Amino acid sequence: AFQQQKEVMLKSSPADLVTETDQRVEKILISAIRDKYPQHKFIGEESVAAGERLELSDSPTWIIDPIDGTVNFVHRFPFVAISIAFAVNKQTEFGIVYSCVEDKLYCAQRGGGAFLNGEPLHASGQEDISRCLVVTEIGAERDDLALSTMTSNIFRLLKLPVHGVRALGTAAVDMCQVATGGADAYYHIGMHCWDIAASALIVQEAGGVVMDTDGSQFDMMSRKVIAASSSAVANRIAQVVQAFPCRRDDEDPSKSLCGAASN
Ligand SMILES: O=P(O)(O)O[C@H]1[C@H](O)[C@@H](O)[C@@H](O)[C@@H](O)[C@@H]1O
Ligand SMILES: [Mg+2]
Ligand SMILES: [Mg+2]
Repeated sequence: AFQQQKEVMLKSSPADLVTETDQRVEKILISAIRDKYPQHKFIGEESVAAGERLELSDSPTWIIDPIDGTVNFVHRFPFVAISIAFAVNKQTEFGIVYSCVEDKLYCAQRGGGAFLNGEPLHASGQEDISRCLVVTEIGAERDDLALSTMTSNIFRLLKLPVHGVRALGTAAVDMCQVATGGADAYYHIGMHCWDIAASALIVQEAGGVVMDTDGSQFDMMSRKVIAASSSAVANRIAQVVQAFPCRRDDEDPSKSLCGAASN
């Protein structure tokens, strides 16, 4: 499907795309898992987009992004992933991120370490922000408040200075680079639980730190995250990065969206 012509549909903005493949991959995953575990619950990006209620209960729940990096997929930019997390009692027990074009399988089980194609992963442990390579995303928001906040965050980080800022176009693969040590930090405002539920556990199991952008405990529904090589780097980024107003994933969808629309 990556090489084929695609029919592209829009969701929350002109940059928030979905294709028939996103929907089909999610249906394949959910039906196969439901056949084996009929009592389990699901939070799927495209099921939610089609109107299903987003609720993380204590029940065993699969949190699925069938294609993370749909804009990349549409353009054949070779960073496209499937992200699957499994949570019980609201705690992620295992996470899988498969970067399809690269054929890289990142995975982690709580307390069992993190792996890339079977090889153990370790975060860099870097504690000096001025020696960090930082990954982030611009996301699908195109309102002035979100864009000015995102670009001023990048400006402030570059002025610290940090070694560099990168964005692969898939939050899940971005965050996995912190687990490999290839990046020292990732931060993002506006992503969804399905983008980062799996990769957050992969970073933690690789010895990294995951928290909210305000320095509080990580909450996969808050739509704000920092993943870093160390607490020192995570806290330094929390001092510099500002968030724009964002409706939580588990809030009533009738409430306003991210950015200026939330005024
Ligand atoms: O490709 P998606 O599953 O929609 O996730 C994207 C998201 O749409 C975009 O806004 C950015 O946040 C990317 O980092 C996500 O991976
Ligand atoms: Mg995604
Ligand atoms: Mg997706």
